[in-house]
Amino acid sequence: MSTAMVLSERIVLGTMLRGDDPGFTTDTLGRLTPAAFTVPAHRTVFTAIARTADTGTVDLSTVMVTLETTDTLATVGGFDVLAAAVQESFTSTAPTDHVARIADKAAVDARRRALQQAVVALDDGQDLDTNRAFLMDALASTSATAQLLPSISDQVNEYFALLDQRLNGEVPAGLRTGWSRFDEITLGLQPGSLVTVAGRAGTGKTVAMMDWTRQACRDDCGVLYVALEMSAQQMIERAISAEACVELNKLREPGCLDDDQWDRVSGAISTIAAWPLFIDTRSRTVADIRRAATAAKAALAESGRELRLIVVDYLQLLSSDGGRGSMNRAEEVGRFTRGLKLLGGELETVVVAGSQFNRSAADPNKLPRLDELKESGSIEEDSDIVLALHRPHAIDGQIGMATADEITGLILKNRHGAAQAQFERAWHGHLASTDEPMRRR
Ligand SMILES: Nc1ncnc2c1ncn2[C@@H]1O[C@H](COP(=O)(O)OP(=O)(O)OP(=O)(O)O)[C@@H](O)[C@H]1O
Repeated sequence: MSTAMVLSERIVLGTMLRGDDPGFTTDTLGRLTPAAFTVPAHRTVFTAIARTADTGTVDLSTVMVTLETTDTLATVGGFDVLAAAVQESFTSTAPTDHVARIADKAAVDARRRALQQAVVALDDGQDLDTNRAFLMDALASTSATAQLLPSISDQVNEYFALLDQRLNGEVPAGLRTGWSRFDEITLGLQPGSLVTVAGRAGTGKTVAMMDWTRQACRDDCGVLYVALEMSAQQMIERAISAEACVELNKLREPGCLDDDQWDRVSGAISTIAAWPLFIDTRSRTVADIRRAATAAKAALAESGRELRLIVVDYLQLLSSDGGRGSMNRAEEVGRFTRGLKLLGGELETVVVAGSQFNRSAADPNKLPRLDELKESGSIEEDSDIVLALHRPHAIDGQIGMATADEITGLILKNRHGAAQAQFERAWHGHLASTDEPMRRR
């Protein structure tokens, strides 16, 4: 590892950490990858810069927050090392030259590896024509142009492989919510997607998200439920009521349960205790959720399961690390949605976030619209699916298009499919659940 190269890496990272030249940061993130850096700590800092850039401004303090979030600040040497890189960056008047040096070195290394692989393949008896094609592909993929621009033929081939798997039924199905009409429209929720469940206060967002959580658990899919306004005991009480079909009120008053109901409640308790579910009532920020999700993923992996769903109940109750600072509320909510979308993508998990509509925005008897989403257009932009729930009776007993025991779902946005589809569910508020419309309990 050459000292000059290590210095170039520090200057490039330091210039980005200064935060006074966002154009340089964007260009550098587009030109280099973490693997281009020779020092492991530099790779970690570069990754943290890229992650920070996805959600907002890059500078020393924001990158330090990202490193803290991923528990890697100490690994890279802490504040002193980052501040030294910033100082060192002032010694160069042409940081782009250092970027070019790092990119060239990475391209040379990649080409060397490709040549070595071709020689090994020849030694292993690969025929000359195959080896020639293999070598041409490898060399093309190490050219500077190829690093910047992905090849359409590679992408088409990747799609073809995916299509093949899909048609052969080898691709894992999307996550089922158990809401049959919704599942038919979405074909199951895909990993990495952000789904917003929006509704006016008291409409039934928690009930809906608990329905989906129960279905996921029944399908043996791991769930992290971040409850920002309810206790774990309240959540469990609702789950028991729904699973056992015993009214919530009967679980709250003495002497209300007959023998049959008591049996059902004990059965539900045993079932729920075995679910791959974590109810997190401590997280308050996206960084907290990231930590909890990483821990949940690791814990589930021990029993051979995957974290398939993170539920955030609900978005407007999240707060920012270190306060909002100079951000307005819309910018702050935008950070939450981008952070959650990013988290879902990284962990390859569905993220479902509850969100409130503005109470005053429109007539509560009418179906909600996207522009009523409270506080931020970013919810609409970042979400793959926005499902609005409508239950006119939730608000002052007003009568709308649904009857008192119905809740309407309206898909306001669907990035990968048809939107504006509408369906009804049977509403069982007393059992903290919903059901197919034909089934009444
Ligand atoms: N014991 C009960 N019996 C009947 N209905 C109930 C009972 N408890 C709650 N509900 C119904 O459930 C609704 C609340 O559902 P839920 O908590 O899912 O709404 P939400 O949209 O998440 O509310 P918020 O906006 O306050 O978070 C209440 O408006 C009420 O109609």
